[in-house]
Amino acid sequence: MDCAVEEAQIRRVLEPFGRVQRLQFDLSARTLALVAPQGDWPALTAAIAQAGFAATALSAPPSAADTARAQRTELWRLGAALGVALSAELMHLLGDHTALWQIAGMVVAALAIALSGLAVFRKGVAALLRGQLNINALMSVAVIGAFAIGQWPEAAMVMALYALAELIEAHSVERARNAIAGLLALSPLQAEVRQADGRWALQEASGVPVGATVRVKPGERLALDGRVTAGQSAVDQSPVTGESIPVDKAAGDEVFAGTINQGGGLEFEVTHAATDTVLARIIHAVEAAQGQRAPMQRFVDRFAAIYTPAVFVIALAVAVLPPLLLGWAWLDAVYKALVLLVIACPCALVISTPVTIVSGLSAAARRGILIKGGVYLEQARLLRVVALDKTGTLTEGRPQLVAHELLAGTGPEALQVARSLAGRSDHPVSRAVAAGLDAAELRVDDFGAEMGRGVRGRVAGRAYVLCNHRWLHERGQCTPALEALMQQHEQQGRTLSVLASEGEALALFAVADAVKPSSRAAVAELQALGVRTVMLTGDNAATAQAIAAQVGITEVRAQLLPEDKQRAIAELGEKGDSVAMVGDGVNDSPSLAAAAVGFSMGAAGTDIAKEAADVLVMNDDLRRVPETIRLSRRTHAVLWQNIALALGIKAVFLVLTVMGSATMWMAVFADMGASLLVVFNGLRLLRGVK
Ligand SMILES: Nc1ncnc2c1ncn2[C@@H]1O[C@H](COP(=O)(O)OP(=O)(O)OP(=O)(O)O)[C@@H](O)[C@H]1O
Ligand SMILES: [Cu+]
Repeated sequence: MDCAVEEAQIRRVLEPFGRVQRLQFDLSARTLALVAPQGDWPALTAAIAQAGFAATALSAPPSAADTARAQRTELWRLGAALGVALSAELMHLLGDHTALWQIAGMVVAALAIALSGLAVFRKGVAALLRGQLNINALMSVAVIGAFAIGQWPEAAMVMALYALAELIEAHSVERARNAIAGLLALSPLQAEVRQADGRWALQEASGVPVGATVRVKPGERLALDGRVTAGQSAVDQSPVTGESIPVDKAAGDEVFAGTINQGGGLEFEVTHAATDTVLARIIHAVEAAQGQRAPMQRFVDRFAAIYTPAVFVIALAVAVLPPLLLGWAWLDAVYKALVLLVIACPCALVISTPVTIVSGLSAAARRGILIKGGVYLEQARLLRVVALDKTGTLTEGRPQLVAHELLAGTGPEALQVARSLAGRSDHPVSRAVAAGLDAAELRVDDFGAEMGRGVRGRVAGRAYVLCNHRWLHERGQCTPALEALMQQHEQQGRTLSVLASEGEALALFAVADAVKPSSRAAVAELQALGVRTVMLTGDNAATAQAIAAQVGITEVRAQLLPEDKQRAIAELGEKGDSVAMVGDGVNDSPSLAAAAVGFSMGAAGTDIAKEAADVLVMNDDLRRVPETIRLSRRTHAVLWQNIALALGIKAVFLVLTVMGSATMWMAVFADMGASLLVVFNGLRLLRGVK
């Protein structure tokens, strides 16, 4: 199947089968995925065949080599058809007008048509028989008509050129798709695996179990995902994250299949099977996104569905009315009508959108931006507000204890209490406190965490809390002296925790989380794009303000609980602005889902399929967000350029035909030219975004 009109056709023949559950068309891959009971399969294939299509079951997609071979044969066949059609044309130009010569020319032309056009006829006739009009029907009628009125060389040329254009188009769309699938080919098929006896042996990557130890030499690509167990090296992660600067890896760090080990040797423990690596999941996600139809695409399909029959009616009118009313010669009028039919072919229009969207999605994925559907690629350009989470989004997300102070009268055993309480929590602030204190751990009873506030527990019979500033006030334990002390730290962007007993505050802990170097640039880029930036954080207002000032954000909403963040997203969008949320994806799911476009940062290490976000940024670089918006704007521009191109070229030829100077030759060239132009214009997106 080549276009959306044919998709509708297949949909129609499959609809009567009540037990078909899901129909998912992917025109660029020419595949249809459907869920149906196995018993129905033969009937389903028969129905598809009846519509004029040959269905091949794809339990596994055809190998790239097979496709390439099939395409080469196809190219040869069409090249031959074009050659034969040209000789028909030559015979017509050079030959005399004896009957024998005429018949010879006719036979040669028919041969060219048979070589290039059988599939077109088969599909065209099947469509006509069901009373539908599609591109193939138009071409069939035009070619048969031209033949009938004695224009056989032209009929042959039209068919050969049309088939050739189709092939080039299919090839180009494939190129856009393969821009991503090609990445998978990057991860080597074999890996060096440690055997039970300690030797190393090369093994098929697909057979290496999770938990095995694999080694990579300097300069080699990794075949699997894993966690480093020995060695130290810089790894070029650009195939996965789009980040071209190599990342240092040491024991405990995650490494990904498809990335390139640049420094020393590394040993790592396999964490995912070959089919489940981050790279494999990226490719699947992009393919699934490509299969979804963006709103613009649906619009174009609806348009084509009206446009084609309309032109058919106009062609009919041109064939019949002028001879009757204006006294044109019948043959002339019919010829013009046939030229109109060729012009009417909406191929360029229909192909323009998917090829653009697919290129846009692929271009994004190559730069480490995984967009989960064409919809989000279309919507990102409309964003007016971007809400950013603080921890892990604007900052590194690795807070460290930078200072601690015992308040007057407190003994050092308070540090043990703090360490013990903090040690029980997974919250980054608690973790930083626990890791930063060198004190013995005591037994904690009745431990509990208080959302957005801190933790509580009982040590040696006494109740303590490790609380933030907000909770300290709620407990009524903040004194002017303590307030002044805390402000000093908060103004430097530090997050404070206070250890307090029932009676009083005992000790102060200051945790700092470095701002990512790229955050400031990203915020500036967003503002340059005319997008408002707002920080949403659960942290204290003074701390949040200090961090915001460092990155250039002026609007801060602090002390938000997760549901407050979700509400903040709704509020920001109240005036009709389109709002994006950028988070680290772990505890931001509600607000990511509430936003028009949810961006999740640092997704390379997470489960891509389960992410609530619409756009996954594989590395930690916030500049990918403005980049996505720019890509979206470019995609949108190209979409409209393509629609204007496709319709404009047709309009020009429509006028030329009616004025009498267009030939069928020119019409098919215009159609082919328009199709190829929009395809190449769409593919431009692959060449990257600034
Ligand atoms: N388990 C905990 N241990 C220590 N402090 C905590 C804990 N839970 C919450 N806090 C305190 O409450 C504040 C808000 O926490 P919350 O988890 O809502 O936000 P966050 O995720 O740290 O910040 P952001 O919203 O910027 O990502 C933290 O800055 C911290 O001071
Ligand atoms: Cu205070």
